[in-house]
Amino acid sequence: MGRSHVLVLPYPAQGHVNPLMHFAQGLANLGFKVTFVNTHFNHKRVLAAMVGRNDPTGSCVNLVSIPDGMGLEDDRNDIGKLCEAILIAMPKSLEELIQNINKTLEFGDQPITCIVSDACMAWSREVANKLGIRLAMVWPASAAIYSILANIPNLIRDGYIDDEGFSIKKQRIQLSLSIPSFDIENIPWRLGDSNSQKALFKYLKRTFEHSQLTEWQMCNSFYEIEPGAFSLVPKLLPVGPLLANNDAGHSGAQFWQEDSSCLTWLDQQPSQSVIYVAFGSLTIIDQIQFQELALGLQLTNKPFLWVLRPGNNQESNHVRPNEFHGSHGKIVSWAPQQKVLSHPAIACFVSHCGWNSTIEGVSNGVPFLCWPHFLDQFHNTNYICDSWKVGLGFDKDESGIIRKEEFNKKVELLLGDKNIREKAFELKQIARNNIGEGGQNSTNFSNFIKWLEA
Ligand SMILES: O=c1ccn([C@@H]2O[C@H](COP(=O)(O)OP(=O)(O)O[C@H]3O[C@H](CO)[C@@H](O)[C@H](O)[C@H]3O)[C@@H](O)[C@H]2O)c(=O)[nH]1
Repeated sequence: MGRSHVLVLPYPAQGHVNPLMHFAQGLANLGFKVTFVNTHFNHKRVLAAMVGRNDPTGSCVNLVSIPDGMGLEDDRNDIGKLCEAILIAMPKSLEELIQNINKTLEFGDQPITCIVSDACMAWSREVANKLGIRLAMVWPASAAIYSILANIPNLIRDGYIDDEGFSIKKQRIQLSLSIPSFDIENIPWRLGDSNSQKALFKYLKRTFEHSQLTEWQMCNSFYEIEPGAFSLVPKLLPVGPLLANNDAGHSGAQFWQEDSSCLTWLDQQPSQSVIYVAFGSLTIIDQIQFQELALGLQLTNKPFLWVLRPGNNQESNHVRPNEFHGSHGKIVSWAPQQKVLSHPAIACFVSHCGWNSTIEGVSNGVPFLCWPHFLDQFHNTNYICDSWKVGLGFDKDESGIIRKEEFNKKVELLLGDKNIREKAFELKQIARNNIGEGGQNSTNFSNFIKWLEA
């Protein structure tokens, strides 16, 4: 008889589907049967992005989907609306999915006996309880953010935020001396739109109450980069960095087709020469900022690789400056980011500092230029620039724009800074020590496997 059957449930966003898929692949590699549940909307995108690629994911992980409760035309980048829809539609669909799978087993199949849920989908605890199956959580962002969310009741009690999650007065919060303080304006549920922010806060508050009651709470991080945060939430166990772990190095869950031509292009660039620019899956920058960034890249006179997502992203909406054409760079709509970051031609990473990008950059020893937009990205920037000292931030002008001269100046400063490069290299070694046998993280993962099999 094979090992047991686990269902993995990510929150429906790229920055969640990726690490949960890496976790799922880790289980599948050990012989567990794994069913991975995307929303219908994302499932279609993942399958479309896999067409024509030799991606082994589908053969080792069973990819299935349930509805997310949004209409076909609804804007899934409206995080508040998406969270509201998820809570209405997904618990029932998840319950039915598990019941159906467990009812229609073929000879030799194992029933689903455990849900590994994204902590942002911790409402799944009610489903697990109802069906009498076990539950474990994976938190795909930093332990520091988890500790902030765990402290929501205290932040309300002490008058930092109101009970809808909005800051009451302008101030900095220091949860512990060992993690960076943060500006209350940059709380991790910060979004541009206040209705969405309110809905996200309500959603996170509710799901976190469930998450903290779960026996297994794991995190895509490692102890050495945030010891202070882990001491604030002792039940949270580091199992990161969660990186693509199949032989082909595929991420296995991409929403857009990777353009691998950039790897051949990188092969032709000198060592540590290329500026890599990518802002994850959600960020949109406006036309003025877009132009300044394009001109800033040109001003550096260095080769660059820039990810401009299709659809609602910069590429379709914005005009590139005329003189930009024929420049010394390459633009792709989606890159195989983990492979790009491990390429010797990369000199630095201009990043929005989503947690996956942060962990991937750190694990590859790449220095950062930090360009945070919302959510946890400001906190991650504090880690990168102030705690780990592996990157620099940008200064905005009085109209809130990062100008081309500032961009060029920071590229020069970063690339000329030997200390930052050395620190980035040290951090890479520490990250790598946490991959595979021997590290604390593999012990945590092994203990989790024992629990799964008990
Ligand atoms: O061209 C690209 C660009 C990105 N990626 C991958 O896409 C993921 C992006 O994740 P992340 O860097 O975390 O950014 P977001 O997609 O913006 O993630 C959301 O979710 C994260 C986890 O909760 C948060 O930390 C972020 O702030 C939030 O925006 C990473 O695994 C990247 O490797 C690619 O493969 N190719």
